[in-house]
Amino acid sequence: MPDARVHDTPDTPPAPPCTLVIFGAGGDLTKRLLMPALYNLAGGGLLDQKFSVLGVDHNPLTDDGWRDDLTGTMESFTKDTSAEFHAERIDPRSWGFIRERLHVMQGDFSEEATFRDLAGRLTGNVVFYLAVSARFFGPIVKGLGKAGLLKQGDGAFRRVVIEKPFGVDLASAKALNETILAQGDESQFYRIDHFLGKETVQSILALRFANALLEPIWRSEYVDHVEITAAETIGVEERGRFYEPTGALRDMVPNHLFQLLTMVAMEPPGSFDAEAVRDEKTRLVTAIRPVSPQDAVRGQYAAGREEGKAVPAYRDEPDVAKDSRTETYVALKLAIDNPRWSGVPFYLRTGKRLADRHTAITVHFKPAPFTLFRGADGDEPASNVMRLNIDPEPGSFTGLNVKRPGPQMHLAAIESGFRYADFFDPAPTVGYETLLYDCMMGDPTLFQRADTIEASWAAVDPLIKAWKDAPVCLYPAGSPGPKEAEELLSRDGRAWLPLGKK
Ligand SMILES: NC(=O)C1=CN([C@@H]2O[C@H](COP(=O)(O)OP(=O)(O)OC[C@H]3O[C@@H](n4cnc5c(N)ncnc54)[C@H](OP(=O)(O)O)[C@@H]3O)[C@@H](O)[C@H]2O)C=CC1
Ligand SMILES: O=C1O[C@H](COP(=O)(O)O)[C@@H](O)[C@H](O)[C@H]1O
Repeated sequence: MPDARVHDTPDTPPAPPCTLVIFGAGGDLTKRLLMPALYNLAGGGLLDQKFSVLGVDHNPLTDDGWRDDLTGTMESFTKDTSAEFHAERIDPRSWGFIRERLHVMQGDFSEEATFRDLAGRLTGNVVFYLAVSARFFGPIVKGLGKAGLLKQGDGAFRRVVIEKPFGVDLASAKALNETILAQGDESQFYRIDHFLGKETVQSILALRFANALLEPIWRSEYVDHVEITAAETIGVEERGRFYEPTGALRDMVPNHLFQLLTMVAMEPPGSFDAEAVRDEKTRLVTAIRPVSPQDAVRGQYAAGREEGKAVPAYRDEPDVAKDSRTETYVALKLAIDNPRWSGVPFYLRTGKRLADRHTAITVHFKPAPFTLFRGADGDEPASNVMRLNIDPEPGSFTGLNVKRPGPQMHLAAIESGFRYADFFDPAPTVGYETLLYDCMMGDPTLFQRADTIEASWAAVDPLIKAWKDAPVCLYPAGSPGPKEAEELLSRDGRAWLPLGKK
């Protein structure tokens, strides 16, 4: 089934002809996310007949071998309902379109010969996708620059998609920006954040700015506080080697959670022009007051139970130190120093092995005046709460007060809402479709600019420094997180919405 965006806009033009060079052809991201995304784009008629893929990897792959491997992986998605991409069947026409355009070359990212070989093979429009470990981002961009592969001319574009994590702190992010911008122009670099590929995240701007109902009340006069949660039930799985030096703060906050924050809190841009949107995002992130350790909680999962089954502690996961102090959970209270949000706390939390998988933004409004309803027991109007659900069941729900049926004026709290699935075809997309398409089209709106990335790291840098040798608060796997995170809100007279509330 085509991408929902494609389905709803049959006049969307195909991307211009281009070669997609994937560094990391044999890797996990390529198999699990990039290939399904290309398949969906092909199904939606969004790729040009002259589109092709050139994979690069140090493993000895052949065109036929790579095509067969990837065909096997695509077929496996029909059986695996827990995969990011799941389809009842793989459409032979859409997959055939991609399969016959797959080519691969063996090459080491740290050798000049790889880039010379590439230069001999490439002409015209090229998107280089760095589906590789972050330690290769700088060296690959340098290799491309040195081999002249980033020179644009005769109307042809050369663009580079850079995966996350983009740096590990402010200093390293600045250094990486300096390295890559020495080889090309900012407009050639597409720093990806897959949360921005989620339809529901993009829709936040439509919800806020296309509804006259919401925009006037989306500010400190009416909003009491905002909660952003990205809770996962999975543990660190096989990623211990990456996760140990990274932790939940670096893995999720300055990138994914801040992108959600910008969508919900930025000022209206003058237009949907990429730079207008990105200017407002940077302005918002710059207004985040650097987080102090008193306003943050770091946790790590201990052994626990999930769906009745025992699950190991983080410290017993593969490639994790027995005395690890890496956080698998983080909760923060943020202040945004601008006129719209002055005095409105933003509470963010994310963690692994929590009670529920649930990504949502919840806007808690200030209570309505009580006067009218005074005198009737239990009839204090509940504060209105608007919940924007992103995963797993996209939609939005608003808590309202109505009159309970009966002879007297008694209040009842109800919820009014909409589920995406009730209005739109549930398209099995992986989020990378829009991002790949936009990159080929030259639209960087959903990608992160150098200044936004640096401002995001600047906001969390004090915490990164303070947490260098700090202890973690343990929480049982399968629980809502450490009790200290509850206290972060209870000391303000507030509470997180319970995990699992849909
Ligand atoms: N996997 C995922 O779900 C997600 C990944 N990402 C990001 O995407 C990027 C790629 O991740 P992932 O696919 O998991 O990584 P992998 O390690 O699975 O893939 C990298 C590929 O590059 C190969 N490789 C390693 N070193 C070299 C070298 N010197 N020269 C040539 N080839 C080499 C690896 O081969 P070998 O294994 O033999 O070393 C492997 O085939 C990372 O930045 C990650 O953070 C982002 C979101 C999700
Ligand atoms: O980038 C990452 O994101 C995932 C969560 O993404 P989602 O789309 O599945 O919600 C997270 O599990 C992973 O640790 C992180 O690297």
